[in-house]
Amino acid sequence: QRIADAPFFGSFGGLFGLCMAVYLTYWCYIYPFYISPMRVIPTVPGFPLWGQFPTIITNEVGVPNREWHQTYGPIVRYFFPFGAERLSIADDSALTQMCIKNPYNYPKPDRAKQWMVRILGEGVLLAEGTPHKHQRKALSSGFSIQSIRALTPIFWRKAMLLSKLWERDMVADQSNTKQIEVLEWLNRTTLDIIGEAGFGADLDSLEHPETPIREAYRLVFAFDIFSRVLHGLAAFIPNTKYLPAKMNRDILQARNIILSKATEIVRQKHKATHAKDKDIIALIVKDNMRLEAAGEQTLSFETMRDQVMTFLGAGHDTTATGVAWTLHLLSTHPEIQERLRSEIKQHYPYLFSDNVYTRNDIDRLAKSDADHLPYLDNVCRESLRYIPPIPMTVRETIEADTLGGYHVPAKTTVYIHANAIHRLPEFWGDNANTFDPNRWDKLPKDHTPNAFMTFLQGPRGCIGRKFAETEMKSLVICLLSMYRFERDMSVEDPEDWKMWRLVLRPRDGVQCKVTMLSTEEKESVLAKGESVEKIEAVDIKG
Ligand code: HEM
Repeated sequence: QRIADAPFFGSFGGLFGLCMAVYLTYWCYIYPFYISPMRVIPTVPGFPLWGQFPTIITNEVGVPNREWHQTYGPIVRYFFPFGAERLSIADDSALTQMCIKNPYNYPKPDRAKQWMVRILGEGVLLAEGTPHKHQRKALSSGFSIQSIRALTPIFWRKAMLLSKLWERDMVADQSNTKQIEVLEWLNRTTLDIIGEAGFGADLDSLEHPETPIREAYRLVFAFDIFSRVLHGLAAFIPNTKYLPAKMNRDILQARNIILSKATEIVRQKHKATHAKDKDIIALIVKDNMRLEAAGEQTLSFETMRDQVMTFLGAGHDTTATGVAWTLHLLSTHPEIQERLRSEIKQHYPYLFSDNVYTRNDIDRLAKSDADHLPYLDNVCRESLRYIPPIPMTVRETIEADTLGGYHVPAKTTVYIHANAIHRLPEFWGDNANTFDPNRWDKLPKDHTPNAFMTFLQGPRGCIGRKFAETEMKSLVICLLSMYRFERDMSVEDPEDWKMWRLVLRPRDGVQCKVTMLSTEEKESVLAKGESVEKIEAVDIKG
């Protein structure tokens, strides 16, 4: 009390209070409402001192934006604490400007990269400008349609292994039904797929769940309350990463595991890449050697290692979450599941055989093309629309630009919320909030690709899109040909507990009641479809 009463502290405190009052009045009232060039943009009502932050952190990511866009228009301004202006964009022409016409003016802000870089490395996902263009070009051969086709036997093999492991567990339990948390299994499956298809490495996490690399990603995506708070704080206070907190220790431990695995993979590739190797990194190493011989710029060892970290991180959790949500949606829409199974049976009758050799014919599967199943295509796209695994992305303008007719100054933070855009009636009609795979057959002629932002668009869009779509289809085909999925009513609806950490996943995973199809059920599916002969003829022609 004596210290506070001392004249120095009294006057210092008073001065500090006065400065704060002036600062806050200016930045939280005068600037946003009377000076900011963005004051003409429709603004979500609220007091800029704390802005819409309480609404944002207490709701599923993107859900408040759905309402704002419907109420105030396709471009809205809102506030983060202390008057920080933010834009949310759902305007077709503005999305084209950001993603396609002028993408390099919209890098990811440094604060958004900070925690990602520790886990994903400085690969193509986090590179900007010219280094990004250079890396993207160097990676394109690895992600071409032909390269992905060559990798499909791996997708099928791992999908088969997953379905066999579930069968093994059911046989051990002497039951044909089991409650399964499918997301964890799918995470391991897609991790093994990216390991083999991406780098020719057998990570084997499906059969060995405790393998360190899988454990590393479990640590990164832990959802305990303290990690969530610290993660939120990191957006404002960059140095939270130095706090001696469990989340920071876990991320450091995870980073070390991922980094050393990526280093081992790239070393191995540099030592021995064979002409017949088809994995993505082998193609890139071969391309690098060719460029080196021609005296052109190549990717350094560190850049290659960081690409491996990027593919590991960006390429497995995303697809696993997409497939897990799809299985959940099929479990809550049994009629859609039945129709899809029927289509699968029409194209892959041998998958419904009780004979394991007929079913596990990977060569035959690899010759088929999962893109020839229109309803499967609709179901996967609709699931990725309804719950986009990456629900939003954030950008910051380098230079001033015009979005949807509004002047947007340099250094403005701009959000694209797929989880909002995908539910707007302007793009998807009155049933935007319904899971309806049929919508894809009757999209209006003027439907814009920007209404589907699951993979973003343009040169910063997902390079692994074709990889992910093919992988997703292989998994759904394999699993549905062997199992029926029902909602496990003993657990809360996973849709009520979506949490966001890079990927939008259910807090407790996706728990399903999984039942092995009986021989009679498999036969009855066929009865609903066309004859096997007719379908096989289509397949061969295809
Ligand atoms: C359903 C699965 C997937 C979804 C929903 C998805 C979504 C996305 C999105 C939204 C972006 C842009 C992120 C941003 O800039 O903020 C992105 C970028 C990227 N994705 Fe995917 N992705 C999926 C699967 C994959 C797979 C399987 C791979 C690799 C095999 C992959 C590799 C990448 C890479 C390298 C980038 C960075 C591209 C660049 O900036 O040039 N993704 N993805």
